[in-house]
Amino acid sequence: MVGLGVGGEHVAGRLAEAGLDVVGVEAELVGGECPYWACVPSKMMVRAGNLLAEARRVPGAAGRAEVAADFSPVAARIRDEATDDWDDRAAVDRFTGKGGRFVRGRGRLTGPGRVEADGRVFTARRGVVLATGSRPRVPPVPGLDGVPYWTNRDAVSAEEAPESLLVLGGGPIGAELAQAYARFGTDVTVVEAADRLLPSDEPEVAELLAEVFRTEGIDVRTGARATGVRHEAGTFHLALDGGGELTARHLLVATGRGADLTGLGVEHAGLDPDARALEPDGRMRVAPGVWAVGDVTGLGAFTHVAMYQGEIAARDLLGEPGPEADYRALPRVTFTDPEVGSVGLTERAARDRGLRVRTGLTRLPSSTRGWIHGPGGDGLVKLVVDEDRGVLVGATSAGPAGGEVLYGLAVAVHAEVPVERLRHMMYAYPTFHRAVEDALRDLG
Ligand SMILES: Cc1cc2nc3c(=O)[nH]c(=O)nc-3n(C[C@H](O)[C@H](O)[C@H](O)COP(=O)(O)OP(=O)(O)OC[C@H]3O[C@@H](n4cnc5c(N)ncnc54)[C@H](O)[C@@H]3O)c2cc1C
Ligand SMILES: NC(=O)c1ccc[n+]([C@@H]2O[C@H](COP(=O)([O-])OP(=O)(O)OC[C@H]3O[C@@H](n4cnc5c(N)ncnc54)[C@H](O)[C@@H]3O)[C@@H](O)[C@H]2O)c1
Repeated sequence: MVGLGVGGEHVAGRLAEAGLDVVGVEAELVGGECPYWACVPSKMMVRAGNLLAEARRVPGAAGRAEVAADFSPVAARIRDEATDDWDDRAAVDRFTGKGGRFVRGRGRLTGPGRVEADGRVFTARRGVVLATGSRPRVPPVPGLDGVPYWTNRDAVSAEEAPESLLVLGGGPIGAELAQAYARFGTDVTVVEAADRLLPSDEPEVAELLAEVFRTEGIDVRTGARATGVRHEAGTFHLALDGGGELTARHLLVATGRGADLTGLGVEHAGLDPDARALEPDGRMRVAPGVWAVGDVTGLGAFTHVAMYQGEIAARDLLGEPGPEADYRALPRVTFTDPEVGSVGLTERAARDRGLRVRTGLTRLPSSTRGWIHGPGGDGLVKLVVDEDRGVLVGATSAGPAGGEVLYGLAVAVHAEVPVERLRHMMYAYPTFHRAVEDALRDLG
């Protein structure tokens, strides 16, 4: 097992519990990016930011509230509760407690079934699993490599909210962290090269989010290209295409992540070390005797994908039956406020695949629950139907509980529930998910 992030930890633990002799090699912390520098700490920041935003909605709705934001309890919670001060002892013990052998070091393939780590060579009888994750992709903006910019790691381990922050990239990382910090009083500007925020999501969502961001005082620059960066006297200066310059005390680079195969020795398994990712088959095999799971596969950089793939690889290694990987109903949630949940194909992606598409859309404020909710109740439900098959192939639910509303829609896409059946079921009144019925009606 090379890499014990969420994906690798899952496979290694499962195999060790099943009685296999498992050697787990981890270069940094067992658990990987998600618990220490990504999902968990960022969601703690988001939760705290949401509390502030809700408190600020009290006037006019429920009385008076005086809100004085303080980032220190968030930093303390991340340090003490989430990451144990970035110490993985508990995770290492969990793995060795299952019978695994733990090696701290950087592993590399040196031959068929052979991995070198920490000056030792290990030979696998059953196979090698590669789960080495991803790294931030830093764009070639002149000057960027010489300045002390932040990545997600710095952004989630800061002790205080910065005075001002430039966020390069308006994808999930940029959007979540921009809003969380803005709610703590940071003066935030988001610089996104595409023509909208969250460009992989439906355009209606991007519009909604940009509007909310602007209302909250976040400066959103879309279609903006950085042409140069300098850092002088503690201030970043970001020059933009077409003139203009943005300044801030900190700069967060959130322009995507990608696998890094250099130094992993994949050529010893007949794989291309310059490839963007390791491409697995439906059982997560990438070469004879080699499996890959998680971000390194480039099939959706999410913790739930890494664990889903990890379970399939573990089953395959143990010779257990089960279905092959299926990404049709891959759910994605961006934890902004409104929270953006999506599953399957966007309208654009469905059309690009040549499907005969029909869409339905409804906005939450026009639903009973959205109207009752009042401030903070912005959101929408959008459905993407394959007309020929009469099933949902994609859906988006944005709103106060967008990620939770998504669940029913994900079941519909996964199980290919006929739209006709969805039209004739009951939706509890007055829930946010009842807006799905309005979106179905909008399909015509
Ligand atoms: C800011 C942020 C927020 C995120 N939020 C979410 C979220 O809310 N929900 C969600 O589903 N996903 C989220 N993600 C994505 C999620 O963190 C990743 O998809 C997930 O961590 C991938 O797991 P992995 O096991 O593939 O890789 P990783 O977690 O990156 O683990 C890979 C491990 O391999 C180790 N390694 C690498 N090379 C070697 C080597 N040669 N030898 C030994 N060890 C090696 C690394 O040290 C690392 O520990 C977020 C990501 C970021 C950056
Ligand atoms: N809630 C979640 O599940 C969650 C949260 C954060 C991250 N993640 C995962 O982590 C991965 C990485 O996140 P991300 O937001 O960095 O990646 P991303 O690729 O989704 O978004 C990066 C954004 O940066 C923009 N960009 C690229 N180069 C640029 C440049 N030079 N100037 C300005 N903008 C530029 C892109 O157009 C894009 O919108 C995601 O794919 C996601 O799977 C998931």
